[in-house]
Amino acid sequence: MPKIIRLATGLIVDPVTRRALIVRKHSSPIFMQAGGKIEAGEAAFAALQRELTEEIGLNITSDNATPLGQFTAPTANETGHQVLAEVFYIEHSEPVTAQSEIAEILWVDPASLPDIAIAPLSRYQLMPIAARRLGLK
Ligand SMILES: Nc1nc2c([nH]c(=O)n2[C@H]2C[C@H](O)[C@@H](COP(=O)(O)OP(=O)(O)OP(=O)(O)O)O2)c(=O)[nH]1
Repeated sequence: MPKIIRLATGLIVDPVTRRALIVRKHSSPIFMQAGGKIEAGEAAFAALQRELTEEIGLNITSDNATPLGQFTAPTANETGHQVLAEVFYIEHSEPVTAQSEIAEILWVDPASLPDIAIAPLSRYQLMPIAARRLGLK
């Protein structure tokens, strides 16, 4: 049976440099959106607040995060499963710092991605949205 993983993720962009943020955990070779699983009984926005603080030390409020809705994509790490992600668009121009579970943070040009492993949700759905919103496409 295909598994569905419910996620809350941030599409974090810097409008000044026109770059979008992707992260890589120590546990994975693949870059993806910052965020993570929504716990039982937890609201999507609360899950994202928790995950962004844990992963990159970023504290968001509902004033600086705009809901973009739900997106589905194949999972990054396991074949045959899907993620169902609640995505929030966040403009942020200050430095962020990788916290313990994050191995690497990258600010990428969403219209011209580097030649690295990037999760399907990011590569095919969210980076194109970032590119359009930043006027790159
Ligand atoms: N955060 C995030 N996770 C993603 C994306 N795309 C994607 O397939 N995933 C997958 C990777 C993980 O299997 C899961 C996210 O779970 P998580 O952030 O709680 O990370 P985890 O793997 O450390 O959790 P766990 O399985 O060890 O409990 O969703 C994405 O863009 N962002």
